[in-house]
Amino acid sequence: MTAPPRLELRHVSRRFGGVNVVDDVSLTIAPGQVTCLLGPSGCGKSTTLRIVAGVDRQDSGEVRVDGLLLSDDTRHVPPEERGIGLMFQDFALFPHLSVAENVAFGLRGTRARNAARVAELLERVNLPDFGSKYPHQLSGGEQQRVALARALAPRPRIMLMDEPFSGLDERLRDEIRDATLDLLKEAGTAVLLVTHEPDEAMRMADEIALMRHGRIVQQGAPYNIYNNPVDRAAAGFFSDINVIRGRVRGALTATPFGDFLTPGVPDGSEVDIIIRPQHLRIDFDRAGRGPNPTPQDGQAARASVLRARYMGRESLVEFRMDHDGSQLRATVPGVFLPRAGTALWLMIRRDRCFVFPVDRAAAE
Ligand SMILES: Nc1ncnc2c1ncn2[C@@H]1O[C@H](COP(=O)(O)OP(=O)(O)OP(=O)(O)O)[C@@H](O)[C@H]1O
Repeated sequence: MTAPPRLELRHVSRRFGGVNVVDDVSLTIAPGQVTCLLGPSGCGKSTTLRIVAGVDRQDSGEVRVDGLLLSDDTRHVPPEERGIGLMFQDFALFPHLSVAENVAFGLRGTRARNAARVAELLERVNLPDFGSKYPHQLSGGEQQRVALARALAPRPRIMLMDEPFSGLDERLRDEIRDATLDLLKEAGTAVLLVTHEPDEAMRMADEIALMRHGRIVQQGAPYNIYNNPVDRAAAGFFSDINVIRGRVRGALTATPFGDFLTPGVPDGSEVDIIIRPQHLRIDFDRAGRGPNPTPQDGQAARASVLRARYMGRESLVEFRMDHDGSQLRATVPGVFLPRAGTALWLMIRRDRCFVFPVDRAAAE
């Protein structure tokens, strides 16, 4: 028999004022796995986390750890008996305790054993000589690392993290994020991390659960979620997108780039063909002619540059399509700043396009 997942949520729902803030959420996390709940503000991420921590109660559904029931609509193991580590943005260290005392706070062993564990963890978060300092003597990043050491000290089987790095500047954030991930993986801790930043989820997660209006709308490895989004909103959550809208005629949709095969969509209905700006290719105008069509890119389309902006690592070029006046954006690595009005040719990587029927109800 295979071992049960470390953490399992089964059909968990929570209502506030008649609204399903968490709506039938199910997920499993294996030891050493990091799952990110990702979604816009108010979609129910923190409420899900609070239910797992035991500081809130679901109206229905189950939370299990290693197969054992922690809570359902009648049973509720209190938070302090769940063996779950917490690391939240407002991680507040105890100001009257030294760094070492903060880290030792949740430990139950002998004094000598605890001291060894505290020393080991402070070493791991790169603060070996900080044990006797007090929180007010530390920078924000140092405090955060102490909080991490404190959360990890009792070797929790599960760690819940709610936007844990959002108070830090970017460079420090990357550093602490990587150190945290190493430590959690090493300890085999199952992690449920809440974030509204796609970059953070892509960087941290083994699996992303994309949430909207209390529901998980898509779940999978970052690569799959990014490259195979379930709908237009899921595609747009991860990057800027271009949307080419067309109407289906005989399983084909006409675009500035020629006809697209759009099978399975009823004749006469509208579709959105979505392409990320980095998957547009640019070619030069050869006296009014563009590059030859290729099986991968299809037909090229002529466009004029509206504006081009240097973004550091890449340049963003906005175009107006000759075909129908629609506007598209392309990003190209490095410096490429054509003047407004320049005629260029665009091609789209057809294998990188996503086609979705237009959902009028969702669009309004
Ligand atoms: N105790 C509560 N009473 C009433 N409504 C609540 C309560 N807690 C949360 N909500 C509502 O539930 C919804 C989801 O809140 P939640 O904090 O889970 O969202 P979130 O996805 O974590 O958002 P954010 O990223 O902004 O923290 C929100 O509309 C919020 O106002």
